Amino acid sequence: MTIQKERVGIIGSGNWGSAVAKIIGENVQKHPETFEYPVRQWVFEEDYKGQPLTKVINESHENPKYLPGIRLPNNVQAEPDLIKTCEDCTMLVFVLPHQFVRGVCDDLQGKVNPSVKAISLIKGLEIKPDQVTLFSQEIGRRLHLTHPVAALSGANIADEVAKERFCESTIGCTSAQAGELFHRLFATPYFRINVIGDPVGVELCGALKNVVAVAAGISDGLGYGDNTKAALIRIGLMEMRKFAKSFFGGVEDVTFFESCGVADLITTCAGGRNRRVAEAFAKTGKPIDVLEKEMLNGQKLQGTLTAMEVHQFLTHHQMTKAFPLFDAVYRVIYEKAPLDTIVRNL
Ligand SMILES: NC(=O)C1=CN([C@@H]2O[C@H](COP(=O)(O)OP(=O)(O)OC[C@H]3O[C@@H](n4cnc5c(N)ncnc54)[C@H](O)[C@@H]3O)[C@@H](O)[C@H]2O)C=CC1
Ligand SMILES: O=C(CO)COP(=O)(O)O
Repeated sequence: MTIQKERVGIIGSGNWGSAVAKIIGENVQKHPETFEYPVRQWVFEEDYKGQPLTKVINESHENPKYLPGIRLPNNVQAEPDLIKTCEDCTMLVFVLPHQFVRGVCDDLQGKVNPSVKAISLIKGLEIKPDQVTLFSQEIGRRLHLTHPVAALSGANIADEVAKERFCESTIGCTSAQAGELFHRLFATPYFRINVIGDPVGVELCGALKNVVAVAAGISDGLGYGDNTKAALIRIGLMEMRKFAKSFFGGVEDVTFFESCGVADLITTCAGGRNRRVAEAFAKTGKPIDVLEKEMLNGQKLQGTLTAMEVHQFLTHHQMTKAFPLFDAVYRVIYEKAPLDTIVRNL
């Protein structure tokens, strides 16, 4: 009897997408009994110094735009065609800035094998004013997948992970079998994974901590110091938990003690892009989109957009007052409220 090996596709190739491609490429080589050797990675094609980025990646085995200085394994193949990337895949890893997921799902409709095992590394939420959905659920629904989509999230600043500095991450997955397979795909001695049965909690933590990171950055920009930042982290954690409990069933308190919870809050409020750009916003008063372009070289912020989306949703449900930190971040970024609003109404 021949056992069918897993063919893995990665959708996304930014800063985290590239760091994760390194891990996946290496683990696929380490487990030839489980995975097929080539790993296709969809790259949103762009010009890099006069050449297509996919060509540069495939020739140099490096993504010099989004993860410079890190060698990608030879089996990772950059592919500009989204549909071709997913062709014949039995496992798909979604790792995109959340603002692009809708477009990608539109393009993939009817083109993905419904029995594919998928996992979302996206930190964001799909919000319509009256409704909040997880991207794992949205991907599963839009692509008619038969298995629930898992989630991976943790205290994982991409550049540090790519340099193999020890950290932890959390996979939320309701199937023990799929959890084992995803563990095999992602775990390394420097990227330690805990698989838990609360995918909803894992994903919510990853999305909402970005709003708290914006508050931390504003606080840094004002020079408020470490005590204030610790207070914002604690209050932010409580609002994340309240949001999860108010709008989703079954989220477990212990999830907030995993890497995806408190650990990610700490790292993101210390070293993340949302924090950094929010600090610059507080110091310069320049618009966020201008700072994003100036400071991130094509990488994308998630926290400011999530703050707006969460605000729309909370406004619809007349619950902004129950989330004073989330509300303050929205008002400072989008309504020109004074910067110290982030501590004034807590
Ligand atoms: N960078 C990090 O340290 C970490 C990021 N994450 C999360 O992973 C997700 C992906 O983040 P990154 O890989 O860092 O992305 P990124 O922030 O580096 O974003 C750039 C990516 O967006 C792509 N892009 C630009 N325009 C596009 C379009 N119209 N359609 C599709 N793609 C387009 C670019 O080609 C590039 O691959 C986000 O939700 C982020 O919060 C999670 C953990 C760590
Ligand atoms: O999610 C992250 C670390 O776990 C990265 O956060 P930023 O997007 O703010 O850099």
